[in-house]
Amino acid sequence: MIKLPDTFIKKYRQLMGDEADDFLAALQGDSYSGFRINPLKNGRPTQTLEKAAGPVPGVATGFYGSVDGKSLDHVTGWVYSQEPSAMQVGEVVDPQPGEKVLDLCAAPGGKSTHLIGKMHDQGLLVANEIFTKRARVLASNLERWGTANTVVANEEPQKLVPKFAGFFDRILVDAPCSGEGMFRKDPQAISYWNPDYPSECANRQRKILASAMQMLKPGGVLVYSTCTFAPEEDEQNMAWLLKEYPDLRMLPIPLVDGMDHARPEWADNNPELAKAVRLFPHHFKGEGHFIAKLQLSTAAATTRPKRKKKKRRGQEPWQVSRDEQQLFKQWQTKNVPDFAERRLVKFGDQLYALPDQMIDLSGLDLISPGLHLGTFKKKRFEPALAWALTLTSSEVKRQIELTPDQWRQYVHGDVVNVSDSFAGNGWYLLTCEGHSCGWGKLVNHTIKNFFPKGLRF
Ligand SMILES: C[S@@+](CC[C@H](N)C(=O)[O-])C[C@H]1O[C@@H](n2cnc3c(N)ncnc32)[C@H](O)[C@@H]1O
Repeated sequence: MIKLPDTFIKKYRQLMGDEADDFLAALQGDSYSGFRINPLKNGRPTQTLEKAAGPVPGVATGFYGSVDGKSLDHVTGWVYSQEPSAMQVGEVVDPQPGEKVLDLCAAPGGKSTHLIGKMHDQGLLVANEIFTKRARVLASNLERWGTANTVVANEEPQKLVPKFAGFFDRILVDAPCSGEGMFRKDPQAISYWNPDYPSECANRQRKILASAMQMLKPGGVLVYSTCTFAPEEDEQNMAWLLKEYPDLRMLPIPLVDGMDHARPEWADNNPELAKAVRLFPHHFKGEGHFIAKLQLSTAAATTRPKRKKKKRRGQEPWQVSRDEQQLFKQWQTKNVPDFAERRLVKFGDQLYALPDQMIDLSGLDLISPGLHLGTFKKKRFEPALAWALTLTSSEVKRQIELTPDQWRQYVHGDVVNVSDSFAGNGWYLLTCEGHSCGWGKLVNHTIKNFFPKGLRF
């Protein structure tokens, strides 16, 4: 059983009154894990879903249960492991296909994967993370999820503002917080906690919110969430936000089984605050969250984006040369014939397709500007895993279905032997149980392995 700090217990005894015993007992009980299935992917349901312990209320794609990190389901991005109360956030954001959405504090990607799934991968998702290492994990989780219309940025929130002033239809601020809702899942979180920590976090959250507000378009929706119970970071920050930005109003969030209204009396008694919701572990089978949804008035004045600098003459660093374009086109026509035309850009020797809703990305620190298509290698083009993970077998000319044993050889990095002759030598999309898993190059009866070395296990 975890040991909660005495000052924490005292604080919540005062705040929760009659409910305190149940709340504190739940915090010292077992944690719940869950996963979401990926609406962007085909493939047959496999073991993860068979072992699920029932649906998560309010989340059509959410289930209780755990994910094996070495399973086909995980490695092909068919499922994403996410604790059940965190899943409610994507549902509250409720982004629509075609919208421009920002996930400002996005790593490791639980909410981003949820958002782009709900958008049917149409529109634009900018998933941003301030810390580079975490931003790389975010990019790799999104790559597995199989999205073409996501940009992964690695910026401080304020640095995004000149590029995206008044731009987004929806913004999620899933703020760095004191993490009280993580105590029972990750007892180490307790060691960071002290009575002043929530106020310190609240100050940082206000700065992030101020940046977010500059990027929201009139009529746009802002969702703010934390995985902490601290009123300083939850109701009190929302009370601050409403005072600071009179053009913002709270939107009601329909209560899902086990959700509570937020507590205006823990802030300035503004009854509007009750429209936000709380997930307490003694009421909802999850770790705990606070979620608020707000809308900016359509009449609100917004900051204008800074004027673009004049274009430099000559070749842009991201430009794809004519020869490279031809090389790619040849490969694509032969292997993925119906690939829709998109603007192509190059990062070093890596080829990317920009999202449908093109934006000017110059000057931003990016981990990924869109869909990673592949690599130029001397006089040839080699397709990337990321691209394979967005495709279904009906979109490629040639496909080989691997047995589960062959798939294990493939992810281990081995050459896979096949007995059938298939449609001749060349590139094939490899699938297993109908899940796209990567590329292979057939040479006679063996599949040369192109599963990235860093991901093999
Ligand atoms: C609660 S986590 C986000 C979890 C993520 N949304 C998900 O669902 O997987 C908060 C994130 O904010 C990042 N962060 C920390 N300090 C920040 C700051 N000053 N501005 C923006 N993000 C920050 C953290 O690195 C962390 O990845």
